Amino acid sequence: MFTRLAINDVILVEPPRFGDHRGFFQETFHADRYAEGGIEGPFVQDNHSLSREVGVLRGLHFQIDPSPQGKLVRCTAGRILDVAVDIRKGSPTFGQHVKAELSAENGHQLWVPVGFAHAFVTLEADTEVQYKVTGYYDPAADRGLAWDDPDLGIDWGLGDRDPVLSEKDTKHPRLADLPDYFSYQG
Ligand SMILES: Cc1cn([C@H]2C[C@H](O)[C@@H](COP(=O)(O)OP(=O)(O)O[C@H]3O[C@@H](C)C(=O)[C@@H](O)[C@H]3O)O2)c(=O)[nH]c1=O
Repeated sequence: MFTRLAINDVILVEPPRFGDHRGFFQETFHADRYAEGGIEGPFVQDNHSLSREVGVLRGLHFQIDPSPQGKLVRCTAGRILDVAVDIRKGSPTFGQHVKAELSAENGHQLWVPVGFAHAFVTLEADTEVQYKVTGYYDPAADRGLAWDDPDLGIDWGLGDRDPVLSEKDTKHPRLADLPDYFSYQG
């Protein structure tokens, strides 16, 4: 159920679903079991966003001290490509990223720890994303990283099409210009 990805602090969660003639039942969070799986709360805020179009790209986002956030992300309508970029100074995988496809259909979740920039792009219209976070929203601590920084080399699967972005997400710095916000703990 918990799979560490190529950057092994990022964890893909595949919670079991119990299907019957009515539909399915699934536990989407269980404090003890998730802690055993390597996902450390406590979570203090739940978020929910709707993106109308295919190709809406939100990110790359993170919060710095004193309000860093680990994020447990899932998709409850439609489908996303979810991306986590390691921005921990001194990390052997600094600047590298991992991706996972999360959908209402597969019910998978991605654990994005503190020290990672996070973003997703929608692969279907009317996509809803819900995520738990370990720190409160703090606009003063809110930071971003350029989604199209060539040093990151992220293939968003957009082909020739331009993503739909917020104004804020057109202005983030590149990795090379980011201060050392996080250090690798080993
Ligand atoms: C993130 C957030 C935003 N807001 C407000 C601020 C603004 O008016 C409006 C939209 O905010 P944003 O444009 O930052 O929303 P969005 O671009 O969806 O930001 C989110 O992107 C994904 C990828 C993440 O990882 C999240 O942590 C968060 O940064 O919602 C809150 O009130 N609480 C929150 O926790």
